[in-house]
Amino acid sequence: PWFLCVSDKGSPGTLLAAFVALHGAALRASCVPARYWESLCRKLRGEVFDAGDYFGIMQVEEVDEEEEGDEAMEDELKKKPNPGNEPCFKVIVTNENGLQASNPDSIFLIDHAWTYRIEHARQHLLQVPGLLHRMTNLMGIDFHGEIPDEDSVEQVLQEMWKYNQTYQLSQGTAEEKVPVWYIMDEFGSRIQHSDQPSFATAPLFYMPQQIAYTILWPLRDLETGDEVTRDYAYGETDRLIRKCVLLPWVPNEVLDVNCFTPEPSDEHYQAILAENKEKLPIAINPAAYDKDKVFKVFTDIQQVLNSLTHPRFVFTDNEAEADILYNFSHFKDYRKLSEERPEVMLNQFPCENLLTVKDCLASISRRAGGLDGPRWLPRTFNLQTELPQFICYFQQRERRGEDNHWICKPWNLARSLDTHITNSLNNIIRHRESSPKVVCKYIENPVLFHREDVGMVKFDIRYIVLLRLVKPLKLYVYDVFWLRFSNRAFSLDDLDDYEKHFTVMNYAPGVILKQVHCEEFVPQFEKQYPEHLWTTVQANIFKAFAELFQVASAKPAPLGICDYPSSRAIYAIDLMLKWDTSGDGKRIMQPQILEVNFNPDCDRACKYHPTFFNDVFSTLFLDEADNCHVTRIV
Ligand SMILES: Nc1ncnc2c1ncn2[C@@H]1O[C@H](COP(=O)(O)OP(=O)(O)OP(=O)(O)O)[C@@H](O)[C@H]1O
Repeated sequence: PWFLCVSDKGSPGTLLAAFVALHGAALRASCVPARYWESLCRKLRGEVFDAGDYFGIMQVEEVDEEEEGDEAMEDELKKKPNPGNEPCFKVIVTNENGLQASNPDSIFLIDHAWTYRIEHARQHLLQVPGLLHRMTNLMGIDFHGEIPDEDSVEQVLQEMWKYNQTYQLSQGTAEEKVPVWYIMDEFGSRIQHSDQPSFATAPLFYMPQQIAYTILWPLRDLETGDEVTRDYAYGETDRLIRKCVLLPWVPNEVLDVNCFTPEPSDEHYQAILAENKEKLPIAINPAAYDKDKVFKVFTDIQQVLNSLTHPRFVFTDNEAEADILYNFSHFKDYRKLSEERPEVMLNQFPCENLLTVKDCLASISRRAGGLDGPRWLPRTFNLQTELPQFICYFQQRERRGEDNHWICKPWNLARSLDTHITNSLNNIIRHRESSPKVVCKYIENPVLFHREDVGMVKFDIRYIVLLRLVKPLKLYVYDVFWLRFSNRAFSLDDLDDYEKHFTVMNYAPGVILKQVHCEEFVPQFEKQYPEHLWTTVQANIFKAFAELFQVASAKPAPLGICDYPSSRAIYAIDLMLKWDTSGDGKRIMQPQILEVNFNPDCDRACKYHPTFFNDVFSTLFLDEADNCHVTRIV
């Protein structure tokens, strides 16, 4: 284990070899030149912070006279963070011998002043002794009192997006993989941006001590007085993207782009298919079965094993003899299956990730038309590929005085992990540096539900849809739906208050989960909103589902869900209702699809409706939908 290898008793060669074995991959990925590794290893082991021997922090209050006539220099200063008359710091080389890039010791450790996950930021500032004071100083915010005050906390929470850096652990639980944010110490935080930086930085997680540092090394030789700068856009080469990424520090730019987001190219979908390592099936004919055939089901889903009692299905442990594979994980090699066992049926479709992954859902939904996308989907941008369009849209809304609350969601984490609501453009732009995310318009005017214990709260609705066939489309909805409620009355503030803005309560331990069955919900809802019959609202919801599946199957795989005749699936669709105005000026409840889940947890379904899986299997695998509590919508 590493703690033996790095014991101080080892020879320098052994120590370096152990260090490289642990950190070589990270160093290579960050392009840290190998000539510095030995010195880095030594400085990390001995916690040597010797930057003070080479650098100093300088306060720049105003433009020097000498520089005033020099246009290039003025331009350069305007581009600096903290523009205007605010004091601006810069870091310069103070060592009288300058600094040589070829010197193997020219690598430095920067400490981190504050490390946190976003959801704990406010709490840290309020509770960690001295933290708020240090942060206000570092960010140049006035802070007089001894006791943390809400105003200063709020200012730090805004301003910190100019200072935040991020890394992510590559191993561990989903919770542990949620990005970590940190702020470098005063020295690191005052290194300014330059498009031609003199230094590079990279975070490094030093495993023996389980501590993250930022390491700093020169990109060229520097003389005494030269400025230490780094590229805040991390080497991004596209001019437009650089402009976007640098906006938190160069705020007065208005982007000259169109905010229309067309559907991505065919190649984009091809690339997703390749990345998923999914192999498409060959064309097959639908299998014909005896009308009394008893199907052998192979499944690893406990809820199916516990509740499927329909006489036409039996379980088998032997995958090779199964007629139906009903598995929790994603199936990849459809090609082989279609060639070797085309009659075997499955609980999933090739390319269904187009529905279940958030950025794909947004892309395919654009086929339904509309400049802002379909009415049933909150306007969504892929932060990786559509940042300029998003910024342009945000700035347009700002100019028009329209609401600008947004919710950033990772593509691939469930349970609302790493999901943040904000109205700060800087915050959203910087979020792009952590895990891949979409940004969706936050529903600022949701239809609320009156909870006697707390008042008017947000709620979301989950429907289970049953996809029997893609070509021609055959789609059912399960007649029972599920509701989830927030725990605190809704208002458009306290954006980091989970129990006010989220409706997913069953994940946090100790948090109350309000349950209302749909049969009780409908009369209560109609009593609260006498002008809105549930049947009308639900008809609109079903129309949205139908349109979604029509667009999802409108193009051949991998641009659409593949029409594999042996596939069937159930999906859970989560949605909210928002207030909107119809074409004839009437106030309507507009469904807003939030996400589509593959293999949803059907625990509640089975508990309250013991026939649930019998109904699902009968509808999907026997084509017998009568008395199965399902409604065909396409
Ligand atoms: N556009 C939005 N406007 C308002 N609230 C939203 C929006 N999107 C999501 N939410 C809230 O955040 C919650 C989680 O969102 P979403 O379902 O998209 O994420 P998730 O992490 O995949 O969650 P889960 O898989 O647990 O349903 C929703 O239940 C809803 O309360």
